[in-house]
Amino acid sequence: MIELRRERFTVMTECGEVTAVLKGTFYHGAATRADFPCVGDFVLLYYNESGDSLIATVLPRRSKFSRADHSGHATGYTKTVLEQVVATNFDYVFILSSLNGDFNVSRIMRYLTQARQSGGQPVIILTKADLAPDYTLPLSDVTQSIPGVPVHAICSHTAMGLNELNSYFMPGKTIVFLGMSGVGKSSLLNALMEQNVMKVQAIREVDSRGRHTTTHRQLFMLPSGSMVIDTPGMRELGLFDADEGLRTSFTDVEAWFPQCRFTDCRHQTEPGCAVLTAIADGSLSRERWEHYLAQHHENRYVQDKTSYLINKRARSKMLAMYSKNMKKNGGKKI
Ligand SMILES: Nc1nc2c(ncn2[C@@H]2O[C@H](COP(=O)(O)OP(=O)(O)OP(=O)(O)O)[C@@H](O)[C@H]2O)c(=O)[nH]1
Ligand SMILES: [Zn+2]
Repeated sequence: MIELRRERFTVMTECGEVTAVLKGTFYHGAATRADFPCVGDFVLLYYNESGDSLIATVLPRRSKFSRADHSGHATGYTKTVLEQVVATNFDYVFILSSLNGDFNVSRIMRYLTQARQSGGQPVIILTKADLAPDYTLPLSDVTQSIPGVPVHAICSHTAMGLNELNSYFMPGKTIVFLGMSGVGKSSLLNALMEQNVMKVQAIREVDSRGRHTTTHRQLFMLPSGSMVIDTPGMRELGLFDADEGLRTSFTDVEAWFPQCRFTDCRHQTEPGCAVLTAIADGSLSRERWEHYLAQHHENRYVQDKTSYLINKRARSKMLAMYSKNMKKNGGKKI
């Protein structure tokens, strides 16, 4: 699945790109929105030479990112929030972080948690190396704080460090980019595409289809045979931006926390809780505290929804079942 626009899907097949629609059972069955195909999904489809193909099944996912869809709901009302899957079946999660003045290791760590929960393999990319007086300092800072995760410093403008990334962009591998707005996701993608633009054009001339326009694509096929998923949903995944927003706008509330007797105080019934004392003596308004709790709850909920631990055994069992059925039916029946 390489693109999704409302109810129409674009699928890359052996016969090239085809447009497809969903089989009725998706709408009438017990399928939830999370079961609907998403960019990155592998699907079984009934190929139609002369019109829309029909998507019959979405194959089990080996990794995914989701976001909570609050559309139509008042904030704070979380019971019916829908899970919206924004990207699936990626191998690597590139956590992009800029080496400019905004550099922050704890933010990288929080993205790392998110990446690990997705089922993808995290790789830390420090962007805009040209803006750091000495990028080796933050680089070793990250390497020491986060052992066991590869870290690369790059500059998309000069292509510095891009060669180091070749081992990820192998045929069949899919990469997603995670990072705050402005960190350089588009610039990296452009740099990766530009390196090979000539090749893309040459291929297209052979089958005389003209130039491949990639401007509105959601899954980019790089000539190396690897893929980059860049959906609008991926960009909205800045959940930790929300987390940081919470921190900055409630500094007056959080200022009380270090004064609690216990460092793990939950500010509910604990003795020596500075928050409860502050509310009792009026230094902190109850309303303000409840506002903080409401927002905090919301954020926690969103993070839980994003959690997705992949049960690899269940997946390979299902795949084995599929291929067994395929063989039994002469490779035809779905
Ligand atoms: N100096 C320097 N600037 C860079 C580099 N990469 C990106 N930038 C600049 O950073 C700004 C943001 O880059 P984008 O690639 O648009 O960032 P993005 O992560 O795609 O941003 P969103 O689309 O908002 O998510 C642009 O002005 C880029 O020119 C780099 O390696 N060095
Ligand atoms: Zn407390």
